[in-house]
Amino acid sequence: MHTGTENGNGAPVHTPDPTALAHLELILSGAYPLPGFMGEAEARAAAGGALPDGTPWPIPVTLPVPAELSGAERVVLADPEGAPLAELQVQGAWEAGPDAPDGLGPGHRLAGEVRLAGPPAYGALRHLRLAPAELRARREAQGASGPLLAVVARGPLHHRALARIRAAADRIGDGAPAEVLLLVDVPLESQGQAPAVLAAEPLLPPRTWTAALTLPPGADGGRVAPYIARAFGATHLLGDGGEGEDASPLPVVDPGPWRYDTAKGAWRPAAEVAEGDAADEPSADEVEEMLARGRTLPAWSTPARVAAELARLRPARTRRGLTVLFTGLSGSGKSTVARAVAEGIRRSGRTLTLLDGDVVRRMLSKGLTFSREDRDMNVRRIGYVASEITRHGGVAVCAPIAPYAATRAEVRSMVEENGDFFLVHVATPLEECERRDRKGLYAKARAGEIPAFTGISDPYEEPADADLVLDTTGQDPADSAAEVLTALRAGGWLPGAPDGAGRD
Ligand SMILES: Nc1ncnc2c1ncn2[C@@H]1O[C@H](COP(=O)(O)OS(=O)(=O)O)[C@@H](OP(=O)(O)O)[C@H]1O
Ligand SMILES: Nc1ncnc2c1ncn2[C@@H]1O[C@H](COP(=O)(O)OP(=O)(O)O)[C@@H](O)[C@H]1O
Repeated sequence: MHTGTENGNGAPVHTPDPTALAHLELILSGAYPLPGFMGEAEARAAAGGALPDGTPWPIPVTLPVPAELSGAERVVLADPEGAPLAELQVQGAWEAGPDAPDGLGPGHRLAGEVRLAGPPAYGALRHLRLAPAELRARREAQGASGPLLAVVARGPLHHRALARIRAAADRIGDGAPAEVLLLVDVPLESQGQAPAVLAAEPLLPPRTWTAALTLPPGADGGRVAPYIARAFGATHLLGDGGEGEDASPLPVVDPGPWRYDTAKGAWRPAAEVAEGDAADEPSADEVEEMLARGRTLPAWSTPARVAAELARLRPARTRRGLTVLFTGLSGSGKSTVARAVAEGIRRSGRTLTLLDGDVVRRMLSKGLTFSREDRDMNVRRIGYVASEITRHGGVAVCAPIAPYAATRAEVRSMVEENGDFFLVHVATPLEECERRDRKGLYAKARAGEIPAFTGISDPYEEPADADLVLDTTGQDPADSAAEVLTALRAGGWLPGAPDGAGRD
């Protein structure tokens, strides 16, 4: 969330956080029956399951803002690239107190109606972001007035899901399968796995409509989805026992559990499958692991066209982009180990870039100091470059001190949008780093000649999410590097995993 100064007509500009941004788009498209962001009374009522007039409504829809905006009369709401999306006419500023109900954390909020500022350009799969009124009009133009089954898809549709959708459409259809509305939940900033979801379109009942949207993250998305489906004109909701179904404003059609019948070679309602013949769909983790190892997803559980799209989106780890981030105190051995690991990775045949701390400070980050702000900027720049290398299927090996957990987490999530991230904590104790004092910096830091020196007069936050922890004390550098390479091979990122699984 960031706030700019002023736009041309004097109103401050604010980029809402991802949740408020999702709400904003749903308000503007007419998917929510709300003209804008809620005030305190409305938000409290919504947290209790209704609008103040008693109409059922499942979640508060609020706009958190920094304190300095709480006096504004008008605010321009912009997308993360700074393009104006809407103008908010502020009708009230309020602050959720410590006794605020769930979903209303403390902080300043603005309430008021929003008006579209221009056609939104931001958001993945923009061409599929149909407004509910558009879909209703298209159906009307076709004379469609029968039942419409809404299906909310957050991940790829495998054979089991497709069989359940067909069964539900048959159940509510009038002789022929009912129309289906596939609501594809896509993150705003990247299309995520949506292409794999869309790959299943030809396998859905013949009259299927598709719309992309971004639900607010977490449980709120599940709670509000049936209301959004209703705005699109859906008459029924496909149920899978998920969040929001109990209080759904639409009747829920739940075809129950389905299993694969190995004797008949078909997906069927679980009750009709003999235990000895039943097989269950691989879990999401199992699918992820098969993709990571470059294995073809089994044809009985995943349609070939979905499997192909998934394999494209999540290539085998031997081909998937990877960032290896070494973090640790100065003198812990990051550069020494990173250099040897980089050499090993290069020898395995992968394209590699080494972003070593010292070199980065001379090139990318020249002029930055060792203040917290500048260290964060330095580590973010490294993370940005690494995530681009990762996006293109390369391997980035980075070795900054990276002392702050929050900044490392930012880098992790930036990289994981494009590939994999592997964090190595070089946990050589301070005493050993100081004993080595290769560059004489610890002595200077102790003498007060270098201020804010990590470990002496500046913090180092130990990682709790390291994929590998190395203590190089009394170790041969070659052995430390071998430990990292073995872990990367075992994880499947380098060819020649011990069981041969990483080979592709
Ligand atoms: N105040 C202070 N604190 C820590 N380190 C200092 C400082 N001043 C200079 N140096 C030298 O800079 C190297 C660390 O730079 P990094 O870019 O890796 O640091 S950070 O991630 O931005 O915190 C680090 O190099 P390495 O020894 O390779 O880690 C030091 O040599
Ligand atoms: N097992 C080991 N791994 C890495 N460095 C080691 C090891 N054992 C001793 N060292 C020595 O420790 C020093 C580490 O320095 P460096 O790699 O520049 O650390 P950093 O990049 O973390 O500041 C080097 O002088 C290196 O020879």
